[in-house]
This record gives sequence, C-alpha cells and structure tokens, in this order.
Amino acid sequence: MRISRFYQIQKTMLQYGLDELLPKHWQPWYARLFRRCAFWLRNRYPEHAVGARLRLALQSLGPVWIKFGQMLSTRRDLLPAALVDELSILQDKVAPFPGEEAQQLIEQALALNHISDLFADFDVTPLASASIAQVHTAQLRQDDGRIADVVIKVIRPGIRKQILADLALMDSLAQIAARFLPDGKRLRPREVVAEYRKTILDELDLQREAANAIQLKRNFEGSDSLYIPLVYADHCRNNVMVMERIYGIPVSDIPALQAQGTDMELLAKRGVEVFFTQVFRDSFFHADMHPGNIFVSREHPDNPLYIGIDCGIVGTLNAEDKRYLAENFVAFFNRDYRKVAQLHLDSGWVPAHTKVEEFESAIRTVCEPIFQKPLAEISFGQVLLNLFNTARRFEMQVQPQLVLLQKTLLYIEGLGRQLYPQLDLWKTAKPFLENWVKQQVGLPAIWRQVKENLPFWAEKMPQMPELFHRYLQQGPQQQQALLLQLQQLQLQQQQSNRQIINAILAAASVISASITLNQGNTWLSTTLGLFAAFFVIKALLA
Ligand SMILES: Nc1ncnc2c1ncn2[C@@H]1O[C@H](COP(=O)(O)OP(=O)(O)OP(=O)(O)O)[C@@H](O)[C@H]1O
Repeated sequence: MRISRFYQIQKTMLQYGLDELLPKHWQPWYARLFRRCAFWLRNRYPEHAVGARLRLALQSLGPVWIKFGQMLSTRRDLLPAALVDELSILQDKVAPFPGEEAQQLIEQALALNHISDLFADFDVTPLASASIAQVHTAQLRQDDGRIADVVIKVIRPGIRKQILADLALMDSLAQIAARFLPDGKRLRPREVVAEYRKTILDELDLQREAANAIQLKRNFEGSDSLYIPLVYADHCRNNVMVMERIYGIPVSDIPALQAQGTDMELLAKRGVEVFFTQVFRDSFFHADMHPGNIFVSREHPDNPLYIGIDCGIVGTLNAEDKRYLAENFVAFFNRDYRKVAQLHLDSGWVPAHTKVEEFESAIRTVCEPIFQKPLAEISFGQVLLNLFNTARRFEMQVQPQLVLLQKTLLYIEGLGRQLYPQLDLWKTAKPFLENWVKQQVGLPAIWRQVKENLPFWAEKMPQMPELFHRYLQQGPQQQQALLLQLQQLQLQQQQSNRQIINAILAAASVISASITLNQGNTWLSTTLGLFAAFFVIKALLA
C-alpha cells in the first residue's frame, strides 16, 4: 500500500512537471537519467506555469496534500511569492460522504439507538462538506424539553488512517529533500512537515475544537464584538461535535453586509480590536481566521457583531511572547531599529554574540522601505514577516506560535481592508499596544505581580516546616536538592517582600508629594517625587 501510494505521488509530481522546481544543477546525474528514460511520465501540462502545476498536483493528490499546500501558502518566509500566491487559491472542495453514514457515526459515538432519540429533523443532506469533516443540521431535544437548532460536525470515516499514511510518506519525502537539496537546511522540510502533522492531527479531534470554542466563548462573554456559538459539550466526542446553529452573513459577502446597512468602518475596526484583545488580554487566539469561518450577525447592523466558528486551530502566547510583540511593534512604528535589535538581544531571541549595530542595520534595510508608505497603509503582518526573516539570518529560531500569529494578522488585515479600505490599522491597534506596555511597568504592574504571588505564598508557607523537616531526614545529595528548593522559595519570598515594601514607600512618597505640592512647598514635593521614583526603580529591580 505504502509503496503504491509512494509511486502514485512520484508519478503525479512528474506528470505535473514538478521536477522543474529543482534547478538542474541540484539534480544528481542518476535522477536526470531516470527523468529522460521515464517516457510515460512526461509533463502533461507544459502550458501552465510551475506554480499552477504544483497547485493542480496537490489538488489531485487529495485532502492531506491540499491542506498541506494551504499551510505552505502561509509561509511567505520560506517560499517565493509566485508559488505562495498560487497555493493560496487551493480549495478543499470535496464530495460529501453519504449522510446515512454520518447518521450511523453519530449514533455510534453518542450511543443512541436511533438518531431521533436525541435529535429531531436530522438532515441527511450535509449543509457543508470539507476534506476532514462534514456538517449536518438538526434539532436537539434538550433535557428540559426545549428544542435547539444545532449543527453536527462529523469527521470523515477512515480519514485518520489515510492522513497518517500520507504523513509518513510526506516525512520520507522531506527527509530526501533535506538530504539532497542544497537549500534543505534553510527550508527545514522535516520541521515543516512535523508542524503540519501537529496541526492536521489536532483538527481531527473535535473534543479539542469543542474545548477551544468553550474557552473562546468564555473569554468573550457579553462582548459586543464577538460571539462564539454555544457548544453542547455533553454531546461532543472525538469525531462528533454538536453546537448551536448560527444564521449570520458570511463576512466575505460584502454586498449583503452593505444591503443591511452594516457600519463597515466599525466592523473593520472591531476585527482588529477582537484580534488584539485575544492576543494581548487573553493570550489565546483563533488562528484559522479564513473568511469561511467568520460571519456577521444579522441583528443591529449599526453595532455589528462577529460570529466565529471552527476553533480547531488556536494559538497561545506566553508573557514573554507578548512583551516581545508589543515592544517590537511600538519600537517599529517609532522607527527605532536600535531598540528592536536591542530587544532581541535582551530577551535572548538572538544569540548574545550578535553585533547589535549589524542587526540594527539589517532590520533597517528590510523595514525602512515599508515606512515609505503612509502609516495607515502599512501591514503589521508584513512588518513581522520581514522581522522574522531578518532575525532568522541572525540565528533566531522562529517560534511556531509567532508564525501562527503573523499569519492570522495578515488575514485580519486583509479582511479589515476589504471591509473598509481606509482602515488605519495602526491607529486602531496603537492604544492596545501602548496600554499593554504601560501596564507591564510601574506600580500597577508591581501591585498586580504581588497580588498574583500572594496565593502562591499562602499555599507554600505551610509547606516550609515540612520541607525543612524532610531536609533533615534526607541523605546528602537529596539534602542539597531540597536545600536549593528551600533557598529558591526564600529568595522568591524576599523578592516579593521587597517589592511590597518599595511599592508602599513609593505610594507614600507620591501621596506626600501631592499634599506638599498643594500646600505650595515645591522644594519638598520635588524631593518626595524623587524619593517616589527611587522606590519605584528599587521595586522594579527587586
Ligand atoms: N454553528 C454553525 N452554524 C451554521 N453553520 C455552520 C456552523 N458551523 C459550521 N457551519 C457551516 O459549515 C461549514 C464548515 O464548517 P467548519 O468550518 O467548522 O468545518 P471544517 O471542516 O473545519 O471546514 P474548513 O476546514 O474548510 O474550515 C461552515 O463554513 C459553515 O457554512
């Protein structure tokens, strides 16, 4: 099976003339000889450009390859623009599988004798069908007797086996490419395949998608900007997911949005706001924001509400990633390339031996042309992409979560400008970034940190005597480890105490300074102000 599939893949690639993607001097003599002899595998589509042939070949190889092409289409950092443009029009239109089979899968997964035990009006004709799953409509009979309009998403039968087999082959091909392509090291084909493997296998697990949707819904509870359909978690399994049916307008249907009088400017701005809120407030963002997954509510078009579906792919960021992003954006838009370079060094993103002047100059070279445009037209996604590419030359390993974010940012920008071409992204995003950066420094940040640490200390304090007791009972090596643990706890506690004391002293100085200033004693208030600054710095360094 594996050999015949391997042969089929090679055959398809040669019949679409994809060997042309490799410059002749990269191909060993035996490969060129084989190519000449294999008369039955001629390029059948010489009239098409090589990018178009790659797209058609992937399409004919099936869903796994189509999705792989779609993923590659987001890697402008790796592939030439013409190829990426072709790949980005790959569509995974796949014939639906029989609705009766979907019904059986649902009955099995939810342990139902008949689908009507739980659902009324199950429609065997799918509402939508894609390469991995298919969606049917139904009405859910709830425990309290109420009926809810729902959709049921069902994973295609047998798809997992097919995906695993193709992934194994893809990895073999990537190994060959990494070994034989002179550019194999830079393109890192095995890592690209490994990243894809994770994404596509995650998409096969609807429990995971359900959990993501529940989390995102909770994050935007009561929001005017984003609504996530309710997931019926009790009726979700790995291959079946039941959720509230929504009736919004697809975001790509601009005439329909305009016809209902949608405030397009507000809608575009809200798209950017929702994205930045997900990234900077929640550190949890929907990372599959293609237009097919975004709808707009038909209610109150003057206060437009997005509806997001398909939370199969989400990105998360840690505090360091967020700081990196926010500070870099702010430094970028101030055209402070030295700061950008320094930030990379300070955070250890590029090795310590990097020469900051060289790095600064490289960033300036790629980014300055972007700033020739008016600020309103600058693409954040492009800025990030250029930054990643430059940083990579300086040995920065780009983090997958940041690539996911950059890709989502490009989608959001494209969408925003499609809805409202005059959208000024910078103006919309700037308050978010500046606020966030501001919140990370100064007294409020210290206070927040102290508050965050208090429960930790409340929990750890009672363990101190126990740890000490255990320490006395252990052998020398374990004693050393425990001692270290104790010392760390003590250090953290001392740091936390120092921060609290300095924060209190700084606050007292600020209050006294403002009282003395009101009383007209400028000299004393200035001195107190200096004290306040001194304590803030001490708190930050503690
Ligand atoms: N809650 C819902 N209410 C109404 N329609 C829905 C809902 N969820 C999904 N659909 C419809 O089903 C289609 C496919 O759903 P979804 O995007 O979740 O599946 P998918 O298999 O992950 O597709 P793709 O990978 O192409 O995005 C959507 O484009 C939409 O038309």
